[in-house]
Amino acid sequence: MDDAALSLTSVTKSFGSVRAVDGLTLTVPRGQTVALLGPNGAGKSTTIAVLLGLLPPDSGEVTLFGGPPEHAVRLGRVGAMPQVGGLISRVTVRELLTFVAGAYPRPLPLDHVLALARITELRDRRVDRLSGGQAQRVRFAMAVIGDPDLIVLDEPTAALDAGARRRFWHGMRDLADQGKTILFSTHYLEEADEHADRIVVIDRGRLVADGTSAEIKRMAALTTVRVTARGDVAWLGTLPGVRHLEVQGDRVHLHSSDPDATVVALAQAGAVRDIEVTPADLEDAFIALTAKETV
Ligand SMILES: Nc1ncnc2c1ncn2[C@@H]1O[C@H](COP(=O)(O)OP(=O)(O)OP(=O)(O)O)[C@@H](O)[C@H]1O
Repeated sequence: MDDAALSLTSVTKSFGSVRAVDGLTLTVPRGQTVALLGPNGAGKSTTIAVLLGLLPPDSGEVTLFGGPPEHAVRLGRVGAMPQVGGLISRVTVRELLTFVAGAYPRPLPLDHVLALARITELRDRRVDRLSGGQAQRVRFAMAVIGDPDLIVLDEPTAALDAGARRRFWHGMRDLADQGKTILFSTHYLEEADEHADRIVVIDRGRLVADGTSAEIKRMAALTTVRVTARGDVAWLGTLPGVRHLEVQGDRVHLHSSDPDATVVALAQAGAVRDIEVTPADLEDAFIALTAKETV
């Protein structure tokens, strides 16, 4: 019907007085890899549960491939990896994956999925004897064994060490290259920076930024301008573009949304030395975006 793999329109979901998702609208075209970023409690897991049809929204509309989520799930077009749980104990990895594969119309061969998730050597291990990182890889295998068009991963690398994380993203790149749509939540900003085509930042259930990594950095635009200044430096905080400042000895760090204007104003003031400009990174942008309403 349309090219969207998933679409949320004005979705709201509350738990008692907590509004976990607050009027969220988001469309992801097919083939895109999207990172969902947000601080703890921002509403990422709830958003994922709503879009998978696991939780009904209080209001708003959710569609996957143009239809209700349940429909896409029933057709085997969606694979999901929850943050925790999802593993039946007392069975082996092979038994579990064979069981899950049976729920899909066209599952991938077991050996292929074991290799993709790098759990071939664990195939005869009981699921309740796995380490946290191994269980995480088995959950990933469960998400992809049905060869779904849309893969939704809630903090997929949370329990993985650095090497396992790198291998995980290598496998994900193959899936993205095959045209799969991927939505993942993460707290690792460098993963979003490196592996997502698009980053969606949510805070308190609301969308606060949506764009490429470069766009988000520009949007939050907290370039740091450092200068040497002595005495009363409060006036520096009133210069064009300056959002806030930190004083470290005789160095003043000006966090600016318009570094050009800040630097020109500094030059005109003529009372400062050793100007140094450092572009914002994604972490700066993330902190600025998600801290904005509390300052
Ligand atoms: N089942 C529930 N009952 C009550 N409150 C809930 C429930 N699930 C989530 N919440 C609340 O909704 C808000 C959003 O939670 P959610 O788990 O979606 O955030 P998150 O962005 O995934 O957080 P984290 O990064 O910590 O995993 C939080 O305030 C949380 O306490």
